[in-house]
Amino acid sequence: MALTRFERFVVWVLRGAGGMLFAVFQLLAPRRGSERSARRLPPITNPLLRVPAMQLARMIRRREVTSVEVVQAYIDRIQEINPLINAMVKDRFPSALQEAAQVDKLIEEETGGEDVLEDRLPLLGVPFTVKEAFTLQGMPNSTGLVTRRGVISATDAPPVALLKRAGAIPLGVTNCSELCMWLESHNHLYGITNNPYDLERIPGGSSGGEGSILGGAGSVIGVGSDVGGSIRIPAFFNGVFGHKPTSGVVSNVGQFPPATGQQPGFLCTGPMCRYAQDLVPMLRVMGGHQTDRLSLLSEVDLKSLRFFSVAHDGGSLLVSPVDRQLVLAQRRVVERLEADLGVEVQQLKLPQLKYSFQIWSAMMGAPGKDGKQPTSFAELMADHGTKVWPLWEMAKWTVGLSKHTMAAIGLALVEMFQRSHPTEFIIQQKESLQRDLEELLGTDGVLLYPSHPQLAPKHHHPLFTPFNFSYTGVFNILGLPVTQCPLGLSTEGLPLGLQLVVGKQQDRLSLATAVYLEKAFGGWREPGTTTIEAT
Ligand SMILES: CCCCCCCC/C=C\CCCCCCCC(N)=O
Repeated sequence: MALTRFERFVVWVLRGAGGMLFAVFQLLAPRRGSERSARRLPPITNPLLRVPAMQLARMIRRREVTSVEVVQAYIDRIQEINPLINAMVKDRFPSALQEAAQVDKLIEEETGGEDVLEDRLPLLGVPFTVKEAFTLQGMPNSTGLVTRRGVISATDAPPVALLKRAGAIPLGVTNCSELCMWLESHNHLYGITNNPYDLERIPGGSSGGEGSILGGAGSVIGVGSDVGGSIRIPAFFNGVFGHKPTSGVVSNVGQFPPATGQQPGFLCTGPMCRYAQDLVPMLRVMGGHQTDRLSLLSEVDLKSLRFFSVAHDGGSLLVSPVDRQLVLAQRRVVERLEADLGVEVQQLKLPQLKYSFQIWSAMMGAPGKDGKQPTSFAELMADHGTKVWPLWEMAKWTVGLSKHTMAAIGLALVEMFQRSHPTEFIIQQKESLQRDLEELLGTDGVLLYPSHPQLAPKHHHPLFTPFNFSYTGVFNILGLPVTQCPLGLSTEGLPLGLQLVVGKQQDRLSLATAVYLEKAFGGWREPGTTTIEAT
């Protein structure tokens, strides 16, 4: 979509201002160690780390490997890579090993056979990781807020409890952005998390610790949450799979901060993993009976689906243009689908997507059905203590005295100028987009859409491109399920990927497409050692 001369001028001014701000930020921001850029993740030496979770569970049940061996393999890998990526912020390794030994004993004593175990405990003996924003008994639950230092969970969030009940063993909790509201997983409690494909780059957020530990092969399955892209952005930047389910299928209880206003309808808890085949079993476990309405076990015939491809958001002035390598990756998917499945992928433009950020922001700030406004970001930052004054916090930040990140302070500042009710125009755009997409996708449509306009950016860069997350955020507001799918690596060795968007309750379609694309494009690649796809 061509921009008018005025729009081009605005883009030019915004980019210039962003560049200048970035230069000032670089001058003021605390220096980081330079050794990080020279270091890479060590190669994977234990083949157990390359086995999907469900296959590990089968091997454990059949006594081809013990749970202790699997858990120990992951502990060794985390100990090797975590000093480089800072993804796991608190571990429970001794307890995990004890639980693994109990699993091995249980299997030894089980007389009912493998099927009984598979039915009752489908993930028996398999390790997993959890975003720190969720409660996991005995682990911290600060969501990166300094004032929540020392908050230890007494119980498990329901999806975590369900994974444990299915026999999975938690290894620990992983980093996230302050209050789960930024693309960079950074806070003043645990520091900054790095991308395993390039330690100078971000792993995304807010479930960035999960993305990073999975991408680095320090975990095989994990728990994330997403109100604007927090499962999909880290899954994309770290080359793994992530699924934002149909709203309400997986419980959001037991995470901090709780969603308020209309946000409970936009927030989704979901699985993140390295192998596409683990998505459905994880979702079934995490959603329990709620997943019955998704018919996740019904066969999907990809040849009978209708595929659509939208290349970009139509040219929002606030958002970066889509990287050429991502455009090419999406094109390769279209070609492959057409060649392999004999389908015709329809190229589309959805003009309302240009307002994705405005739609997300207006709806996130809208009052709930009870008329109550959502809790403000500044209130969440204050955490029932002294009121947070964003300008004062910013002044403190420049001299290193703020407990908050620049991103959180910036969000509190922007919030001061936000309207409390969406404008009529934005409501119209949202409703017309919702109508168009629901009609288009029906019960057999899959939409291909970029996950983000850029490849994993360098640390702190999102401060100057804060609206880019709207490529994911808009689907939270529409309540549509989306699977994030990796598509090989860029010329710089960074993950490429794509969002697969489907109609409400049609999760099985995007999940089945992800399994197919994993076969076609190779899925997750080991950081540092894989062949590069893009040209
Ligand atoms: C210092 C610059 C701050 C400028 C703020 C501009 C406004 C941008 C608004 C929101 C950014 C939110 C990013 C959300 C990322 C994912 C959230 C999630 N939990 O799913």
